[in-house]
Amino acid sequence: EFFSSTSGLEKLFETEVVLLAELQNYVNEINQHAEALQSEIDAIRVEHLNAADGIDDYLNNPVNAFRLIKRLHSDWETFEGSVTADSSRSNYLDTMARLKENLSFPSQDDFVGSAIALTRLQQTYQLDVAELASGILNGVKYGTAMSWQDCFVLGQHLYALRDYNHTVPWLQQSMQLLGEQSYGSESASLDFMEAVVEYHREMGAHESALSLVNHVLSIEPDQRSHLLEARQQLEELITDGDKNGLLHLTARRPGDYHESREFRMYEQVCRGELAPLSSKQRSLRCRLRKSRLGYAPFKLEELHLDPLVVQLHQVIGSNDSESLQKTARPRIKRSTVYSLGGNGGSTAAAFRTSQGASFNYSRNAATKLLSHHVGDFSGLNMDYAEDLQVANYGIGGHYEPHWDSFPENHIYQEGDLHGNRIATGIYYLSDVEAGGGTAFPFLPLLVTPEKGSLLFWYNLHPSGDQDFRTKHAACPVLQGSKWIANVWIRERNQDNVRPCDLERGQEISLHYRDFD
Ligand SMILES: O=C(O)CCC(=O)C(=O)O
Ligand SMILES: [Fe+2]
Repeated sequence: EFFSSTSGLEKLFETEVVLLAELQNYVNEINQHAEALQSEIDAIRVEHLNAADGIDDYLNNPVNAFRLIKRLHSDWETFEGSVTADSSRSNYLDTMARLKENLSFPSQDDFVGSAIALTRLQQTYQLDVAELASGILNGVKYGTAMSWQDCFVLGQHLYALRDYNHTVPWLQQSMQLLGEQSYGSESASLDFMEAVVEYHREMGAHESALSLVNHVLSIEPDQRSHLLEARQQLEELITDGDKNGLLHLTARRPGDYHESREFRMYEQVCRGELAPLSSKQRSLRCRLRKSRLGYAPFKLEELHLDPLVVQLHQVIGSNDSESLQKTARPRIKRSTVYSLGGNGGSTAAAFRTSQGASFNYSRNAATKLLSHHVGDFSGLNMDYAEDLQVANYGIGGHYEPHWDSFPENHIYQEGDLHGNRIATGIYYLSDVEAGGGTAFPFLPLLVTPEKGSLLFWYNLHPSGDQDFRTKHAACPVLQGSKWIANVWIRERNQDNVRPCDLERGQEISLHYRDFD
């Protein structure tokens, strides 16, 4: 699987580089061959030019007569032979067959995943389709523009996925771009537009269908008069406020988490529209905290007080971040989550698209350092931490709101006696150009990834009960590649730092368990 991480996409890019070089090879070979044949043609043409003044005169010359006979007797066979012997085509096809076995190619899942990732970005960041298609993200031009065909294929794909709400704007965009092309008024293009009118009608996007019909009629009013009836029908449907069609059937999906108030809040936090009250922000402090292991003091910034969420800046150096990425790169695969039902199994899920790999902290100097710093700063016992988990998110990569702590009915794997996840540390191993923040919808807090910094919070109340306010998520990456390293520390033997409180703390946070 390639779409869910940037390093996966790099493999695909390499594939394209190789394919392009092969195709270029083939084109060079056929060009060479064509040039050789062209010079033969030119030579014979010169002869014919000489004959143009008078064929009889020309043929009366015995040398000319001999040369004509010789050409037809043997040269033409040579040309045929040369065409037959040209192996460039079969060489190319053979090479391609071989390459296909060894190179990385995207699967159908990649295709679907990348289309969904694009609409996720569109939805989360409320992006304008026209801007997105022209390569602009939040006002900044990053990519190359999409062609009308790109937009059409994406629209068609979303249709197949029954995401009709997103289908319509992409088909609209595609038709808009097609209309702007010089060949947009050619008959073939108009036929195509007529076909797209049918899509819109089926979905119940009557306005879009009507404007497309009007566009076609304005270019070929006489040839396309059969559309007049469709125009009238559409006009009537619009006047009647008709809400039939796939679009309206599926617009509301009651019970869908993505339609919930909580999810809307999460999206607002990702966009930066929802943030902590300024009265709360005023009491937040930055301070230096001494390292007990003799490292430089921690630059601690409070982001939230209750529950406590802090970000420590410049904890590890750029070289450490990069060496961790490098260690993980060959090992990462699609991240899984504990599957629902608590049977201890893990599955890949659409709500988490990233790739990850686990490492024992003893693996190398950099992984040891990560553990030391978290233990040093928090005072927590790192003997009961889970293995380090390094993850990479590609474009559109995200992780929907969740708790890191396990629910009360969680069944721990055999031999796992270390208790719940008392705290989470997230090392950001990269900056992210746009999007990709860590969002806490209930606080409501957005943390910007900053290379080398460490985000830390407690997932449990001192009583050991889950603190439901700590629900958090990874917002979709809009531009760039996001690398993190997750540190999960378990409850066992942490009493020195977090004495167990017998009073159940859950009352304050229970409200956030079933928020909607
Ligand atoms: O990537 C992030 O910002 C959050 C990741 C996360 O919450 C997790 O992996 O559990
Ligand atoms: Fe998490």
